[in-house]
Amino acid sequence: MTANLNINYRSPIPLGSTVLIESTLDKEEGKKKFILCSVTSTDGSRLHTEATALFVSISVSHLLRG
Ligand SMILES: CCCCCCCCCC(=O)SCCNC(=O)CCNC(=O)[C@H](O)C(C)(C)COP(=O)(O)OP(=O)(O)OC[C@H]1O[C@@H](n2cnc3c(N)ncnc32)[C@H](O)[C@@H]1OP(=O)(O)O
Repeated sequence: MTANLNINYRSPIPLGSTVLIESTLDKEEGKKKFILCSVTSTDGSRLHTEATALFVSISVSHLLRG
C-alpha cells in the first residue's frame, strides 16, 4: 500500500513521447519498502521526473477495515 509518494517534475514530456521508466528498491525495513523511480528520455540524456515512494505491506484485514 502506498504510504508516501513524492514526485519532482523536472522537465515536460511532450505528448506522444516514448520514455524510459526505471524503478528500484532502495531499501527494505520490515514491512516498509522504499522505492526510487525516474522517468527519462529513452537515451537517458533528459530527466523528466524523479520520484520516491514508501510502500507498507498490509494484511487483507487492513483493506477490509476501510
Ligand atoms: C508517476 C507514477 C504515478 C504513480 C501513481 C500511483 C498512484 C498510487 C495511488 C495509490 O497508491 S492509492 C493508495 C493510497 N494509499 C492509501 O490509501 C494508504 C492509506 N494509509 C494506510 O492504509 C495506512 O496508513 C498504511 C497502510 C500506509 C500504514 O498503516 P499501518 O497501520 O499498516 O502501518 P503503521 O501505521 O503501523 O506504520 C508502519 C510503518 O510505516 C511507517 N509509515 C506509515 N505511513 C508512513 C508515511 N506516510 N510516511 C512515513 N512513514 C510511514 C510507520 O512510521 C511505521 O514505521 P516503523 O515500523 O518503522 O515504526
